[in-house]
Amino acid sequence: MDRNECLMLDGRLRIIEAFLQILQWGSMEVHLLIEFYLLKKPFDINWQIPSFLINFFKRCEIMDKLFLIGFMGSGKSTVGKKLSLILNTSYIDTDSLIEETYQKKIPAIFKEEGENAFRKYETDILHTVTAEIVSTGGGIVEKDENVKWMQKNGVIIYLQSNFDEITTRLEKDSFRPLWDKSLADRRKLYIKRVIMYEQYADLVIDTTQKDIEAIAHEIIHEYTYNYKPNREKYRKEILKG
Ligand SMILES: Nc1ncnc2c1ncn2[C@@H]1O[C@H](COP(=O)(O)OP(=O)(O)OP(=O)(O)O)[C@@H](O)[C@H]1O
Ligand SMILES: O=C(O)C1=C[C@@H](O)[C@@H](O)[C@H](O)C1
Ligand SMILES: [Mg+2]
Repeated sequence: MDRNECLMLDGRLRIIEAFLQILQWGSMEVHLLIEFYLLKKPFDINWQIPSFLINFFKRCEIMDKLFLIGFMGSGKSTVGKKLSLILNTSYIDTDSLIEETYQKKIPAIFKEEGENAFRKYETDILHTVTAEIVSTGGGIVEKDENVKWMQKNGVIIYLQSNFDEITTRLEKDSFRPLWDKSLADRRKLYIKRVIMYEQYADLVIDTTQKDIEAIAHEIIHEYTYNYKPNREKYRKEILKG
């Protein structure tokens, strides 16, 4: 789709939205449509507007990449995988990709090369991801350039969990070098990180006492209803050609 075609469609979309608002019944239907699109379910309501909008979303690639951030054990990998199955979209976990690419387990990278080397790998890998759903490592927010990259390329979703629940979830874990510490150090890291996740999140999902499937559906719901796509961002991208 060329730039003019896209801008023209964007203009038409705005007019339709304004029209729907005047009628005061539009927002629900439009949201419904977006949710249907995200779920990639066939939908058989006989509407002209939805099919037109579906094409618009698809052709302008308006669905963002979803980056899951959060502390170790918040469920980024587990929920990310589930989300990609529900949405039938591509998925990648940056930690797994690091291990595959460098042919080394994360604890071994930390032990033999140090945390700085791991952080460099993490940044390099993040810049290569093409999947639509991305589970990141708990420390992805440690580097500004990672955050900027995620902000530019998608939506940042913070999976929130309290310290006690994380502790329960990771009770038997020995694969996370930064969790393999004293209680005081774990807490210190948690407090430091939580501030960063909150600061950078476009959406926050509380995962406490919720199962994986419920969390995945909540993400879809929040993204659909409570996240406003930054159309200006897309317009700029389109204008760049
Ligand atoms: N909502 C949940 N309820 C119960 N258990 C959970 C939940 N989310 C994750 N877990 C469990 O916690 C453990 C860690 O989850 P997961 O590996 O998805 O975390 P993560 O956020 O990817 O951590 P890391 O930052 O280290 O990659 C797993 O055993 C997983 O099954
Ligand atoms: O919180 C962190 O810094 C980390 C979390 C894991 O996902 C891994 O990326 C690694 O163990 C470091
Ligand atoms: Mg993970």
